Amino acid sequence: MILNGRELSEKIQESVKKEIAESGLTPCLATVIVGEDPASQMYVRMKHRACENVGIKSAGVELPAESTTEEILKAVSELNADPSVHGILVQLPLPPHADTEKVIESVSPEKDVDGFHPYNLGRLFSGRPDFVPCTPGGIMTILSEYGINPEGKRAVVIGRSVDVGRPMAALLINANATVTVCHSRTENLEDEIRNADIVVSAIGRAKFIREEMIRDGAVVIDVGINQDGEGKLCGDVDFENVERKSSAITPVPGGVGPMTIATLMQNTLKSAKLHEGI
Ligand SMILES: Nc1nc(=O)c2c([nH]1)NC[C@@H]1CN(c3ccc(C(=O)N[C@@H](CCC(=O)O)C(=O)O)cc3)C=[N+]21
Repeated sequence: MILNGRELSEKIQESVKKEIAESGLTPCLATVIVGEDPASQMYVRMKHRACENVGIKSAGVELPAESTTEEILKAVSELNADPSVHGILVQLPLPPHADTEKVIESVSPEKDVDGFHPYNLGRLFSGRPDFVPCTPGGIMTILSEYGINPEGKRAVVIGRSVDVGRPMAALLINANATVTVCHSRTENLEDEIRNADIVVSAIGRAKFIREEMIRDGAVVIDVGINQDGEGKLCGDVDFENVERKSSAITPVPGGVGPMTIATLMQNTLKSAKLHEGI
């Protein structure tokens, strides 16, 4: 079974749109982008487009690549103080000279629709999440929508980043899975993957996951954003071959990516409701 993230994202955006129209709220998402990386610019454009589609106002702050950490902090603090802004998203990665942790920690936790602030990560880790990071949150939604319950299952998460691997592991623990987190120093990675009922791959290497690495009937979630030999967008998974052996699999494109955007819309609506006391 192919898990259609594009279709589900559209469905979720429709329901967010309906809820916004009925509530009379005007949620507002502010994005901050530093520099002119074309991939980052494309992602931010996609987020603004989704906002427009569901009835969320969006504001974009664009700072030059050479901005200092202090200048980025100042932009965030103005958005923190602006009562018309409900959600703040600082597009990552920041240029290497900027202090990313400091910037993330400066976003007001009540506006942190990315869920990257240590307060929100702590809430998630304690099993009482407020804002859940959008990519792992979107993955949990796709599992639940397709009736895949992680309870009691062996889940292997490959990658330990703060935006994907770590919150993914926390969400799967909260859903009563037995979770293993693998990374670049893992010994016998293939043995770990072969044991998994659910594999979430955020490695960043094209077609790394091959059919002989996964068990029959595994659920395979591909978070990878890579280019194949011909420069075409592809995931971490050798899709054609792994699909045959899996019971469910997300494609790239059309899988996890659109779910990230759908979850951002849900988080922004949630933030607007919190601010307006609804
Ligand atoms: N503060 C922050 N928050 C993020 O959520 C964040 C970020 N920084 N930095 C970069 C990553 C990446 N990300 C994606 C969102 C949508 C797609 C997506 O919709 N992809 C389409 C394909 C788009 C294409 O054609 O390239 C798909 O998979 O079908 C992918 C990747 C959000 N990120």
